[in-house]
Amino acid sequence: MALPQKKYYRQRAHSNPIADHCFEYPSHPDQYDWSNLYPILETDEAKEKKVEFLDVGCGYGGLLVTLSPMFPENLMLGLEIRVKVSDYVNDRIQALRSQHKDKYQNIAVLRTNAMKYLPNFFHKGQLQKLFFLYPDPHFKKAKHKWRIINKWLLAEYAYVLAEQGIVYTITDVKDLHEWMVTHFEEHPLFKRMTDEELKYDKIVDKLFDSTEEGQKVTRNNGDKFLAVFKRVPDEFMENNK
Ligand SMILES: C[S@@+](CC[C@H](N)C(=O)[O-])C[C@H]1O[C@@H](n2cnc3c(N)ncnc32)[C@H](O)[C@@H]1O
Repeated sequence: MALPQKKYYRQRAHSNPIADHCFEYPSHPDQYDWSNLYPILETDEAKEKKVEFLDVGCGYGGLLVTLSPMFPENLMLGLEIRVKVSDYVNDRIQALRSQHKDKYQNIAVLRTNAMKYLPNFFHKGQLQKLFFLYPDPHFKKAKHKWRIINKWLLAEYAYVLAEQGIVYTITDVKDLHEWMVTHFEEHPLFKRMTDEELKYDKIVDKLFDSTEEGQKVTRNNGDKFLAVFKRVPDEFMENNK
């Protein structure tokens, strides 16, 4: 099977995340048939596995494809709201699986609205890593409520993340970077990680150029602002602020 070509999967840049699209979603994470996305879940060795890495707004899937061989034991999922873009990622993964025997079994994409249905898909504390790479900036003040980082959604991200789980953010838009940092720092369940703490994290390097948007920013000589946060254990919440 050949790799898909992006030119056949183009779609408008923005999809309104507040509008009511018709998405199917389970009423509980256990009611979703995850083996459709990850056929390895039908094997005895893997049947207990759950998604641990989540790429929110995964676009064309570059991060998943990069991380897949680095963390072959972890299931990773991309969430993408745009239908053609999620179709592209799915076709890309199927082609990679067909070209590389036993590889890329740990990545998949789901078309959904990440701003609405996270607790339907994930248990409390299930995720180890959450990625927001080059999220839509929604520059106008009236559209700030569309931003994927806001104080209401941070409570949901804290819910699905494991204690000590990590949130990675990167953007080329300084104002959005400052917005994300302010929101995470004001939230009692998140703490920004220092450069020293990130020195040995092999994922950090991959955040700059693995994704299609990151590569576009590089081509345009844009800036890149990184901020990484740790999910504070519930019992330390009081001491955090
Ligand atoms: C600027 S692109 C960045 C894509 C990718 N992370 C990258 O770095 O190439 C933002 C992506 O987030 C998706 N997106 C926006 N809001 C979303 C939502 N509520 N749920 C799922 N995906 C969303 C968009 O469709 C778009 O593909």
